[in-house]
Amino acid sequence: MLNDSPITIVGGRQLHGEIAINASKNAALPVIAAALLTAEPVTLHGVPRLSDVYILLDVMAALGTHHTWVGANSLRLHTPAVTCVIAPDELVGKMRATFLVMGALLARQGEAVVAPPGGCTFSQRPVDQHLKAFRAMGAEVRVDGGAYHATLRGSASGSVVFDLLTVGGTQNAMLAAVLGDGDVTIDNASIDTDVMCLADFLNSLGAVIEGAGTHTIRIEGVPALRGGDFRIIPDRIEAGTFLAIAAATRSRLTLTNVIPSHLRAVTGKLRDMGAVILETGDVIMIDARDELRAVNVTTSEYPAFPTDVQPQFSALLATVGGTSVVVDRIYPGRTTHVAQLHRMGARAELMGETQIIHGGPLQGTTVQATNIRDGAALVIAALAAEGESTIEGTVYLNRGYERLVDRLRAVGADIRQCGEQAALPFAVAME
Ligand SMILES: CC(=O)N[C@H]1[C@@H](OP(=O)(O)OP(=O)(O)OC[C@H]2O[C@@H](n3ccc(=O)[nH]c3=O)[C@H](O)[C@@H]2O)O[C@H](CO)[C@@H](O)[C@@H]1O
Ligand SMILES: C=C(OP(=O)(O)O)C(=O)O
Repeated sequence: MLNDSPITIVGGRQLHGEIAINASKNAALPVIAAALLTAEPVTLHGVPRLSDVYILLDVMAALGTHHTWVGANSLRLHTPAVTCVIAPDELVGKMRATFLVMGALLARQGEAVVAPPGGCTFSQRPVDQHLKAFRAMGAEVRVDGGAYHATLRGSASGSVVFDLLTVGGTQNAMLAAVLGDGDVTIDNASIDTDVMCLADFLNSLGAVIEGAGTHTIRIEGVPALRGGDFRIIPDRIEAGTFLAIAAATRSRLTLTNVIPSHLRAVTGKLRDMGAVILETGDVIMIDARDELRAVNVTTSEYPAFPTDVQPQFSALLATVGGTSVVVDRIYPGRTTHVAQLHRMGARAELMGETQIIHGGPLQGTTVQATNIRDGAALVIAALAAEGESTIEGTVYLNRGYERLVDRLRAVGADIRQCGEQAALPFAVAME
């Protein structure tokens, strides 16, 4: 369905024009999982056509959710009854966000069996905080046959205090807490945009969640959620990737369908580098045609610089004269792109897990993506490099970037893919 063939790019071309940013993958996935909570149909607008979305839909189909695409990016979900509380291991093992069905199943059925999730493996990614939250609100959790078995008698209630800021942990706790007649307080909650999006969705169905976007979230259980319509927020990570593309190719690009306040850490860093950024409403214009300066980047939890844009910025900084230091405090081991950038002539070293990047010209060659954002970093490096590059492992790009080849070509990139992007299925009825 999605084209996994290698992508070939002839670099060194300046780009120009407008790119419409898609809705956020990482905001859409928890909202899709949340559809397990209600027996009424929900229609989501702006759902990106990505492999992660398809995998989560497969997991939910096994649990009782019917889905229908009712437009290019509109998805109707209906879970009249949960028919199974065991998430299929082989699908859960494919990506991280599948673990979010655990909170929703616990809330709706009082029982869930979910294996440890898969996903990008650039660092240890435990789920201890998710399990701690379920236990703090009254669930029993045990490990059996390689999967977590959780049961909740009565309603979720109690106080959850996370040891660290976790986006998925906060979302899973919210999902587990919304139904019933108990109250749950979550302290040291993530204030990530994707947590706020999930709270907005749940509240639109009748949940009572206060404080999302602050470090204390209070949830008052309700007997049931209704159905409804909801639009997913724009993807700040996709926008950050296109901003890095504009800067690496020393181009002027206009991004539409963005929320500029979600991107302040990224646009601030680009301004520090010397790029001109103009923001009006839901539009960001970047002009990076003048000389850029090296900067240091340290990732941290939202609203700080996002880990999911770190590899892309490392690729950008590899094209900028001077020395930049890049540290990822969320996933210190998220450095798989460095060896591939080396193959393109980048003078980037790892001192422990700190990237020291001495920017300069890059040369095209064949490189291999091993995860979603190192793939994006390699596209950026290839667009900036002299000559032709081939990027293998595009299966990872299909996790996070819808119609990337077409959209880059539309702004002047010399980019092609064997077989090109297959036409997307439209209105595939599953109900
Ligand atoms: C599908 C999705 O939305 N994925 C995003 C989500 O992942 P995800 O929700 O998995 O990331 P978390 O915010 O939970 O992880 C933050 C940090 O906490 C640690 N941790 C997390 C949970 C836990 O139980 N124990 C624990 O130690 C993680 O290893 C990591 O170092 O947020 C990350 C951080 O912005 C992003 O990189 C991912 O793209
Ligand atoms: C790491 C990412 O996703 P996941 O958490 O699903 O692995 C990402 O979107 O960059």
